[in-house]
Amino acid sequence: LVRARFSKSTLIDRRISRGYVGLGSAGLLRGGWRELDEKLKRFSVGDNNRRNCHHGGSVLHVSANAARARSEEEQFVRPPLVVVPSAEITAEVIDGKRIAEDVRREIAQEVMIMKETRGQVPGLAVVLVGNRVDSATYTSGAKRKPAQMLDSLRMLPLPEHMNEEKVIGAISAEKDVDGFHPLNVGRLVLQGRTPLFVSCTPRGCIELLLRSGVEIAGKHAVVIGRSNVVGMPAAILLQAYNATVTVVHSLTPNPAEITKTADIIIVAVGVAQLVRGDWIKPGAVVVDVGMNSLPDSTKKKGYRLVGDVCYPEAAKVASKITPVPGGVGPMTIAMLLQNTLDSAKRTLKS
Ligand SMILES: NC(=O)C1=CN([C@@H]2O[C@H](COP(=O)(O)OP(=O)(O)OC[C@H]3O[C@@H](n4cnc5c(N)ncnc54)[C@H](OP(=O)(O)O)[C@@H]3O)[C@@H](O)[C@H]2O)C=CC1
Ligand SMILES: Nc1nc(=O)c2c([nH]1)NC[C@@H]1CN(c3ccc(C(=O)N[C@@H](CCC(=O)O)C(=O)O)cc3)C=[N+]21
Repeated sequence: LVRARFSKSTLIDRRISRGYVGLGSAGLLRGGWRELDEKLKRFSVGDNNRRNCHHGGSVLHVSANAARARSEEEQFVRPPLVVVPSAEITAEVIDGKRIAEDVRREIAQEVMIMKETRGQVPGLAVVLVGNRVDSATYTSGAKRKPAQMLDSLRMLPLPEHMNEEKVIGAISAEKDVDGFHPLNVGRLVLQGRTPLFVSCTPRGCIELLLRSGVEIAGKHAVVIGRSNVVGMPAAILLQAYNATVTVVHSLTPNPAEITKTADIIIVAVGVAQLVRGDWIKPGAVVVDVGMNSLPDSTKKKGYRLVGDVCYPEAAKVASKITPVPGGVGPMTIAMLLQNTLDSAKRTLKS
């Protein structure tokens, strides 16, 4: 294990069996710490072959058993890299809250420009039926006052007396910021067509992967869950990014045998801590969509949120993992805002 710490908030872990780790060139430093941090996430790993560290820079030697690491060269990066030898593998946390903040900042910038140049801002109408806690969380997270009836979403699942198909169909595909309308789902599934909107949660999962430097193309991705709102569109999207995709559902025998072959796992099941450490291939990337509340008397609210992944176990095996809370949830809200902005831009253009 190589652990690089640059500041209080930045901790980068890599698990490699042997070889060298190259830490960029002086050129990488130009963009400041944030950029260096990004580049480091993609540092090259060579097999005892120094030429793999293209531009020189800091080189760390990692022993064959991966438990001992030592610095071989003076580092030019400041603050200095600290290498902590550790027998326990700790995955890099994909900080959905921080990434969502980045996205929201980008959106705010665009909205400001839209306001200045066109005198208009995007608006979102929410139809909330019933009193589900997760729907209320989602709605308040979006925190958008409907300035105009530009776009809309209806919270799902609906109470039983309501027909989901009719409710979804009642909103035009052009305003369907949830990406649930059959026209948008159809366009997502068909090659060569582009949906007007992609469902927020799966889009958030992909965005988390992309913004964390995870390569999707050519990788084996396993999606657990096949619901219309998360699992199915997530699997389709991963395919669109050229992953080889396997879908696991409630009737799949031996799910762990399948997930153990995955480079990327997206879990959207709704069963607390279903995915255990031994379901995961060492070094795999784990995205946990699940949002389950477990009774917890030590918490003010009387419960705590956990995902569909047994986080403490998974974090010892995976190379990157999203936490719950603070992972996919905030990204879902950010993607809702992104879809709303995209829609407003489209409306203003036409
Ligand atoms: N973070 C966020 O933004 C969001 C989080 N969520 C959370 O994600 C989770 C999934 O949500 P959603 O997709 O709507 O749930 P659904 O209940 O609609 O779908 C669950 C899926 O998981 C499958 N499944 C159930 N049990 C198992 C099992 N033991 N092994 C393998 N597969 C199983 C089901 O299979 P089958 O099809 O065979 O029944 C189904 O396809 C929930 O915890 C939900 O709260 C949901 C939306 C947004
Ligand atoms: N039409 C529709 N579209 C949805 O996308 C939709 C929906 N209906 N109904 C409800 C579910 C659930 N959902 C959440 C999204 C973000 C958080 C979220 O931000 N969670 C925080 C935790 C907040 C807390 O601590 O309570 C986090 O994960 O960090 C939660 C739940 C979207 N859903």
